[in-house]
This record gives sequence, C-alpha cells and structure tokens, in this order.
Amino acid sequence: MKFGIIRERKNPPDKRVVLSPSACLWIKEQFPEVELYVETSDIRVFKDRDYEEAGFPVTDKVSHCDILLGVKEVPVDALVPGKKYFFFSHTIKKQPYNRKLLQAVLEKNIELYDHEVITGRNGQRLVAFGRYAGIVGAYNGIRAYGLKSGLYDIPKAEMLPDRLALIEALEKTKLPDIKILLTGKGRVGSGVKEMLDGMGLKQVDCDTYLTRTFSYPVYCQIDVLEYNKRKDGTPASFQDFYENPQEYESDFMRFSRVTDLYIAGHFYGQGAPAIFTREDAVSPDFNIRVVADISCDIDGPVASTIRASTIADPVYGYDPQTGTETDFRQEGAIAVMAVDNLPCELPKDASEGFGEMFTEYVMPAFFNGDKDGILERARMTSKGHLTDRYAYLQDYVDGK
Ligand SMILES: NC(=O)c1ccc[n+]([C@@H]2O[C@H](COP(=O)([O-])OP(=O)(O)OC[C@H]3O[C@@H](n4cnc5c(N)ncnc54)[C@H](O)[C@@H]3O)[C@@H](O)[C@H]2O)c1
Repeated sequence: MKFGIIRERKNPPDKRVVLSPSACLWIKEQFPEVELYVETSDIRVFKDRDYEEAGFPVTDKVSHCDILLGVKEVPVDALVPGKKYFFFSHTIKKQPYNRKLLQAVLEKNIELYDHEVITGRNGQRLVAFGRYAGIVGAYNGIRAYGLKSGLYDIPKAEMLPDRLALIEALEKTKLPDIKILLTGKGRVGSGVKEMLDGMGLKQVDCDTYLTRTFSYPVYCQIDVLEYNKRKDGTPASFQDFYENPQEYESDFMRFSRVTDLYIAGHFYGQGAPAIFTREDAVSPDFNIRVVADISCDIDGPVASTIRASTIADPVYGYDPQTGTETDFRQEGAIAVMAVDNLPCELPKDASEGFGEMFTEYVMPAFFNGDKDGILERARMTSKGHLTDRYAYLQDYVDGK
C-alpha cells in the first residue's frame, strides 16, 4: 500500500503536515508493508531532507500512490482522479466556498476521507488539532492582555519554536492579580488548561472564583452547566442541555462581573443561548476587557467576536457602545483575539501530535479490515457518489 504525503497548496501557506518524519518511521516499524512517499515542499515545517534522512523518498509527484494525505483543502486542479484522499475539506456543514471542491471530488471519482469525521464507535473524533489551538490560544490571550494593559509585551507564538518555549515565555510574564475565565473542557479547553497550569497559575473552583479576591492571578474552568441555566429553574443536566438547548438561558453575567480575561474554548451547538450579547457587554456588570475567542464563531455566542483575526494581526478592538470595531487600545474597548487558524502558529508540535493520533487510530484500520468502521464512517464519497452517511450534502453538491 503506497501512501503519499502531499504538498499544502492553500494560501496563506500552511506549514503543517499529517505525518512528521518520526510518525513515518513509527508507521514503517508497525506496518513494514507500507510504502511512504513525500511530495517536495519548501513551506512544510519539516524539510525535504528531514524525510530523506529518515529514509523516505521525496519526489516532485506522488500521483503513483494509492492514498494521499494532506491537511488543508486541495485546490481542484491539483486533485488526482481516482485516488483516496485524506484532508480537511470543510464541506460537511455545506460551506459555500468549498462546493466546487466537493463537486470536483465526485467528478474525479475520488474517495474522500475527511479528518473532521474520523470518529470512534462512540462518535468521538480521533484526529484533531484542538489541543494545539488551545495551547496557542491561551498564549495569545495572555499576550493580548499584555498589549491591552500595556504591562508587558511577549513575542508572537509563531516566533517561538514549540510549546515549551511558549510556556517559558509565559512563566517569565508577571501577570497582575487578574481573574481568568475559561469556557470548555474538551480538546481546546484542555490545551488552554495545560498552558495555564504550565505557567504556574492557580486554578480555583467556581464559587471561590465568584466570591473571593486574591493577591495573585487565578483561573477558573467552566462548562455548559455553569454558564447556562434552565429558564424554568429546574435542575439542569448535560444531556438535557444538548437535547433542549432552547430551554436554557445564559448565566454568564455572574462571571463577567469578576473576570478580566475571558478565554473561550467551548463548542457552540445550534440553538444554545448566547454566552454574552451586545447588550450584556454594555452592562456595568461586564468587566471583561480582553477576550481570547478560540471557539471563534462569528456573530455567535461571544458578541465581541465580530470577525476572525489573523496571525499577522491577531488583536482588534470591539466598542461595546457602538457594537463596532475600534482600536483595541482605546479606553472602554474590549481587545479581541479571534485567530481561526491557531495551530498554524505551532506547526511542528501540531503536526507531531496529529501524526501520532493518525498513526495510532487510523493506520491500523487499513490492515485490520477496518473492523471498527473508522474508514467507513469517514468516507464521504465513493465511485462518483456521496456515501449514505453524507447523502444530506446532495442538494449542496447540486447547487441548491
Ligand atoms: N481558532 C482555532 O484555530 C480553532 C482550532 C480548533 C478548534 N477550534 C474550535 O474550538 C471549539 C472547541 O473545539 P474542541 O475540539 O475543544 O471541542 P470538544 O468537542 O473537544 O469540546 C467541546 C466543549 O464544549 C462544550 N459544549 C458546549 N456545548 C456543546 C454542544 N452542543 N456539543 C458539544 N459540546 C459542547 C463541551 O461540554 C466541551 O467542554 C470548536 O468550536 C472548534 O471549531 C478553533
């Protein structure tokens, strides 16, 4: 079985890759029958020579391979007909900007496996960059707090080599006695927590966070049942929240009253209440002055996220009085960090972590007859058609 690691072709350039040289070595060790080829690239975080030195051929083309592995969307004219492809296609929510891509995948008789829908039997995603978004997002949030307050200035994450260097920079930062709130306990939330713990911040529980003052910085990590409550006052549960989100309202203002920096790392489900609205943000009870919105739903549950920001220019200002963008340094403005491709700032660690997950969870499926259905569930197209699981995308493909 021949696997090809393709060159990333999207702009702005993405340095990440599905398999690092060490992941390739690990695969070769476990599955000696695998042949791995690497398409030459001068933007990838691992250089061509890193793969060559590990014993993997680097070539101009990998179109002789059966299975092609990439990270971002492959431009239509670069898709090789008849192949099996793995990449993030960003089509499962019918994203209009990728309709042509899915149409081309079908026309070219490609079997598309989307990383986003590679799941275990329980529906849990098996390969994702979320942890790295959390790691970089936490760093960027604390950096944004320094820029907003004028108290310190630390380098951009992309200027530092890896996660440990980010933690080192944070450890050297003298944070004032602020309160940091984190929503979300999934992959992103755990990545953020890893950084806050790594820099030595003290975590406190909800009640302590809401009622006590401290002579050092603290953080509190909350989930849906803390920042939402049932409208009718009856007891809430996770299952009830996921099934009946319309029965809930936000209970976030009690946190916004005491929070200085808010890091959003939750998933936002359709129909759930806004966490804070534009009206909430003008309330005298709203004290947050820096928001690091890793979840980054535009015009979504975090009202100050009116657009995504970029790695080049990561922080903008939100004026709560007018609901419009402003200079983040302006008095009264909320500084917003809403970069939507955070893992790209840490391409080496993100690629190594992703490769480990891919090697552990996906590679065995090629050799065990896909006994756990991992490939089957992720296969979006076959023989020019959408598979049953993805048939809901037919109207999108048809341009309706
Ligand atoms: N900015 C970036 O670069 C970047 C990168 C990766 C992920 N993200 C975003 O971060 C968010 C969180 O991703 P994750 O991988 O941590 O997700 P996850 O599924 O691992 O965790 C989800 C968290 O949100 C909570 N949640 C609230 N409502 C939920 C609902 N209706 N369904 C499921 N969970 C719900 C869960 O309890 C959990 O704490 C997503 O919106 C994702 O798109 C952003």
